[in-house]
Amino acid sequence: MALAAARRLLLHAGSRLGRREAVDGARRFANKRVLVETEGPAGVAVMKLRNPPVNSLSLECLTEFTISLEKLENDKSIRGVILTSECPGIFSAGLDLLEMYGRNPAHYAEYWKNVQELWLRLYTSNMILVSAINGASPAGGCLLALCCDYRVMADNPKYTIGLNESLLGIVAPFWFKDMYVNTIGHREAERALQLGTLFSPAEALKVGVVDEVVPEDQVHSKARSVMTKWLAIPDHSRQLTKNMMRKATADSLIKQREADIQNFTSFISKDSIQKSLHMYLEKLKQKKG
Ligand SMILES: CCCCC/C=C\C/C=C\C=C\CC(=O)SCCNC(=O)CCNC(=O)[C@H](O)C(C)(C)COP(=O)(O)OP(=O)(O)OC[C@H]1O[C@@H](n2cnc3c(N)ncnc32)[C@H](O)[C@@H]1OP(=O)(O)O
Repeated sequence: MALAAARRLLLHAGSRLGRREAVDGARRFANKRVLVETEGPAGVAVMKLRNPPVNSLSLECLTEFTISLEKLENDKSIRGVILTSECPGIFSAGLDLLEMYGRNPAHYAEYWKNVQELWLRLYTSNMILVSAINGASPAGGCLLALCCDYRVMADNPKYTIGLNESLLGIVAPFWFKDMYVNTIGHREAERALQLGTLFSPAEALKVGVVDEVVPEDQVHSKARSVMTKWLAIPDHSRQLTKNMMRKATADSLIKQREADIQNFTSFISKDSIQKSLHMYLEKLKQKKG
């Protein structure tokens, strides 16, 4: 409830928590975890996730992300968004494991509702979305990239991308799966989902998880040049086409949002699943020491 109130305040009362400033004709607004810079005449915004250390999608981060997108969507001068990260070497570590571990069912339900909301807003956005994947992009990080119309990834073998949920002992929800199938086809998705494959940039390109791999220092310039190409297409025809391609996938979640929240909540609350998440978190800790 508190988050919903914060969201209304941010969205409608201007930027009490956020900031808006003009710099050389460019505009920027920032919440704590999302920075948006817009370039006047081009109608393009660059949205940078900045939730260190790994851009995990905490409830706060999801909320700020959704609000920022909503603001851009409502700004008729903005036609395209480049989605990227301000955290070195990490695009996004995906959903925040600490939102799904050791909490109560009401929290899980609230969290999942916000995950759904961000996904629906991103996946069905009328704007052109290009991701500049400048770091690791597992699970929910990959999901963000898959929502985009075009994916450019940095050519660094340390960075991997994919839906690795099965490695955590959890299951990718059907709408994650649907988007994966839409992107890389049924056979590749079936294999990658079962194995929880995290693809190197070269592998991701081969299988179609990303559209282009470029040297790390060219990710942003390439994303911009891709955006320029997409901006040349009339918005109305591109938007109608995008809607035609994505509507069925989005609708299948819209039709069963509440049931999906119940499924998630009961699944994630299971002792066996909590145990798997505990082990995975321990593994992440041990990796350090
Ligand atoms: C049948 C019905 C089904 C219904 C549906 C049910 C369920 C679906 C459920 C959920 C779907 C979830 C999708 C997800 O997104 S789950 C998240 C998956 N993410 C990962 O696996 C990434 C894990 N992280 C990493 O691999 C590495 O951290 C990374 C490569 C991103 C970065 O490595 P680096 O070495 O730089 O940093 P670390 O030292 O590993 O991490 C620093 C710090 O951050 C913590 N952390 C990492 N990832 C997460 C995360 N996703 N959430 C929360 N915290 C994270 C890590 O533990 C370290 O913490 P600390 O030790 O410094 O305290």
